[in-house]
Amino acid sequence: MSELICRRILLKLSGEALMGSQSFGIDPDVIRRVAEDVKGLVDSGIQVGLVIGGGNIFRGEGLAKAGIDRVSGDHMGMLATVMNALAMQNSLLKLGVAARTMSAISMEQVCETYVRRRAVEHLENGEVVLFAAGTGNPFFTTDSAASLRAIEIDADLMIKATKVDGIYSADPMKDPKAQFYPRISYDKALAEGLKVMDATAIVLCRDNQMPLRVMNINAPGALLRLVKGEEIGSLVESGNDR
Ligand SMILES: Nc1ncnc2c1ncn2[C@@H]1O[C@H](COP(=O)(O)OP(=O)(O)OP(=O)(O)O)[C@@H](O)[C@H]1O
Ligand SMILES: O=c1ccn([C@@H]2O[C@H](COP(=O)(O)O)[C@@H](O)[C@H]2O)c(=O)[nH]1
Repeated sequence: MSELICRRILLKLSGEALMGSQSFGIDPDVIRRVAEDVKGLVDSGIQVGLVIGGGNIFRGEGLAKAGIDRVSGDHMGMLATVMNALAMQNSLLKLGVAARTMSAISMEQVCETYVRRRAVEHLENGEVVLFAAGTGNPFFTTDSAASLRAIEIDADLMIKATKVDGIYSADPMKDPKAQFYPRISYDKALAEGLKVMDATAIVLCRDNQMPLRVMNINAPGALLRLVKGEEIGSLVESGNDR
């Protein structure tokens, strides 16, 4: 169980989970603990690309309900993901982990602009690359951005680390009787309309054979155990229903 099962991963972190017990923003203890987990991966030789959501700060949909036009709201949401990426970059640097934010929206005084070939070079040099500003386009989510970047960088695995233990038949936060799926196919996840991840993100993974694991962000050390072969969370793959 100590052999690494992957060489390069794309890790999607829920922005909302970074709030911890707060109602907005970033809990410094949570971001430090997650950064320590990422360090564990890097120290064991895994190349790590990171996408962080923005739900702890702004989401375009919520802003639209408050009267802001949707495209401006989505721009605000994407800028929120840049803030989260910069905070995580800072936490990683403090732990001595080389980390670099690359944004899909150019802001050269703040961070590098995303260029795929450069991102891959940074990963090969052992740097954690934080892919910020989602896809750079409104009407998408950071789940879709994570699928896209996972495919672009040729990751062996995409991991969505969120507030629940994996994929269930219904939202486990709302339905205590929801049944846990240790393995599920992309098609079943889509057919059942499971809201753990948006459909665009799942379709991108399915059409490009990108295996996807959904797991709890609040389980210290679990990421390292996962890349060493332990079955943690739910695995989404073709024809993979159990
Ligand atoms: N069938 C399901 N199985 C598991 N979780 C589900 C399901 N349906 C809905 N959820 C909910 O989806 C949430 C995961 O989405 P999460 O908040 O990580 O996504 P996100 O919108 O990408 O987050 P953020 O915008 O904060 O990055 C879980 O916390 C869970 O409550
Ligand atoms: O490609 C993208 C990614 C994100 N957005 C906007 O940002 C927020 C925050 O992202 P989450 O995935 O919800 O955490 C999202 O609600 C969108 O408003 C985007 O427009 N394009």
